[in-house]
This record gives sequence, structure tokens and C-alpha cells, in this order.
Amino acid sequence: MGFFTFLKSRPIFWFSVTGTTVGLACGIKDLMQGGEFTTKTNETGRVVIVTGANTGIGKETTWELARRGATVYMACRDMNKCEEARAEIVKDTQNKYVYCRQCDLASLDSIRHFIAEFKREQDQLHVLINNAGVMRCPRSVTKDGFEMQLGVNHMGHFLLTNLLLDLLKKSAPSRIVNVSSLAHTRGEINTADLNSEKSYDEGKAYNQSKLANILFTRELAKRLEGTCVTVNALHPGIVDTELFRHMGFFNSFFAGLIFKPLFWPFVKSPRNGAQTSLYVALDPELEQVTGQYFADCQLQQPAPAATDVQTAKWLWAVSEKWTSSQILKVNSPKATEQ
Ligand SMILES: NC(=O)c1ccc[n+]([C@@H]2O[C@H](COP(=O)([O-])OP(=O)(O)OC[C@H]3O[C@@H](n4cnc5c(N)ncnc54)[C@H](O)[C@@H]3O)[C@@H](O)[C@H]2O)c1
Repeated sequence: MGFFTFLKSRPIFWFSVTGTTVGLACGIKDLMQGGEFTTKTNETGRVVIVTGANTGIGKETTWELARRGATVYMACRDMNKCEEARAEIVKDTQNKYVYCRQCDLASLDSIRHFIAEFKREQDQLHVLINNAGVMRCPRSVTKDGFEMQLGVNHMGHFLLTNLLLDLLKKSAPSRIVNVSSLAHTRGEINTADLNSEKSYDEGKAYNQSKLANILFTRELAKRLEGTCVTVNALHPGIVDTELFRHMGFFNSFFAGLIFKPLFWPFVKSPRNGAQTSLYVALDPELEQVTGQYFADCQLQQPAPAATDVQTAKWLWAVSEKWTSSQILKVNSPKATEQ
């Protein structure tokens, strides 16, 4: 009996096999969505900044914060997209205290400008969510000469956070949330070529930037001891967002074609992907918790490389130097500087 004849002769069997497979996949998908942050909180009067808030995880995070009454600043690169997202959120939540402000993390000047404008409008900041990110893009550099993934994912947020520490301390108890990734487990801080000037691998550069997010979190937590400002990092899960678009047309097309269907049961919706950010930002039980790493709304152990105290100190010193130097605008920073 040929294969197709066999298929045709047992329709009920195949119907059951397909049904069971789809059912199992849906069950697995349900399980893989991770925890949901269901604790009711009222955020009225609390001021929050979310970077990269116009799409994906950042947009859903902003949406839920707005639902809970917070004053939310959407710190975004593209004002048109930001206004579009804001309009949708305001219409749904009726929260008028949602604002769009330009903040291009690939430009230290833009970050400083955003800070100056923000501080003119607000004298409080209760939560800073460093969410924006680019992934596996072909090599390019920021306005200040940083390799793009290092520059946006780590250096931009490093400067932004440091320039907001005064307000966060003044508004304490307050929180900083750094959206990292499970990709940090494959990361390594390349102390000989942090800025990928000698060689570039888009995957390694992304992993390095996400490892940097956790090292920054842990070093900052130490520096904030005794201040009632906490800082934690997280992995949001594998989330169906537009993050793949940075990989260029060819790669993102194939990632969409192969990766998404293959990993469908494990892929979260953006709304589910925002739950750990919301949990870390708002859960009352985490008021004292700092320097930790979370996933699926649970405390997790990061990779050993993310707990290396010496590397965290080295990265802090280099980041401080590179983001404070005006010379960076002209010359690409030297990766060997310490
Ligand atoms: N999607 C996933 O599976 C996944 C997994 C692990 C970690 N993450 C992390 O989650 C975060 C959010 O990503 P997402 O999945 O929602 O993707 P996304 O592409 O939908 O969102 C990223 C946001 O960052 C913004 N951004 C990029 N460059 C910027 C710049 N120079 N200045 C300001 N904003 C900039 C984008 O405009 C966008 O709004 C990222 O940090 C990402 O690394 C995502």
C-alpha cells in the first residue's frame, strides 16, 4: 500500500493524530507562557520611564502601567511610531498621563537632551525600565562610535540610568529594571575588543550586550546600597516581537519562516513577554530585592559570567569613561582603554 493510499484509508486515525498534536502543542504553549503578574497595584501618581516603548514588550509594559494609573514617559527613537502607540494606549486606558519623548539610545546627545527635558517636567521618578534593544544587526556604529548593540543595549542605558539616579534616589523607594536576555548565558565580555573593532560577530555582540545588562545591574546594586533604589535584570522569554527585523531582510525572513513555526509552542505573545518586566517593576514583595535576575516572574540564577565581580567593575569603569568623554563624538572609543 502506497503512503497516500494509507493516509486516505485511515482518515479518522489521522484526524485524531492531528487533533492530539495540536492539543498537546497548545498545552505546551500554555505552560510556556510563564507567570502572569496578576497582583493588583495602583500606580496613580507614580512616574515611570520605559525605553523602546512603542513596540513589542515595551509597548505592552507601558499599556499595563497606564491601565494601573501611572504617569508613563515613552522614551522612543521614532516620534511618529511613538505617537501612534500612545494614541492607542490612551484611547484604551483613558489615562492622559502618557507622554512621548524622543530618546535615541544610539546618541549620547539625544539621551542628555531627553534627560534635560524630563527633569524640566518632573522632579520624581519611581521606575525606570531599560527595555529598548537591537538584536543581531549587521555591524554599524552609534553616533558616538559604539558598536550598535553594545551602544544601544548597554552604553545608552548606562548613561541614561546614571543621569537619572538623583531623581530615583529622591523618589525612593524606586526601581530600575534592565531587560536582558537568556542570550547572556552565551555571552562573554571581550575585554580586548569590547567595541568589536578587530572582528565582529552579530550573535556574539548581542550576547555580550545582554551579559553587560546583568553585570551593570549587579555593580549598580552594590553602588546603590542603603539608598532604597533597587535594580534588577530579567529575561522576558522568547517573545513574538519585531526584534528580528534588525537582522536584515534575508535573515529576518528566514528566522520568521523557520524559527517562529518551529518554536511556536515556546513563543510568548508581547503581552505575556511584558509580565516579568511588570512583576519586577511593581510587585510589592520585591521592594527590598536588588541585584537579581528574573525570568517567568521568578527569581533565577544567571550564568556564572554574569556574577563575575571583576568583569562588572571593569565594564563599569570603561562605560563611565566612554560615555562621559566628549571626544567619543569624533573618535571611536578604543576597546583597550581601562
Ligand atoms: N523578543 C524576544 O524574544 C526577546 C528575548 C530576550 C530579550 N528580549 C529583549 O527585550 C527587549 C525588547 O525587545 P522586543 O522583543 O520588544 O523587540 P522590539 O523590536 O519590538 O522592541 C525594541 C524597542 O527598542 C527600540 N529601539 C531600538 N533601537 C533604539 C534606539 N537607538 N533608541 C531608542 N529605542 C530603540 C525599538 O524602536 C523598539 O521600540 C530588548 O531589550 C530585547 O533584547 C527580547
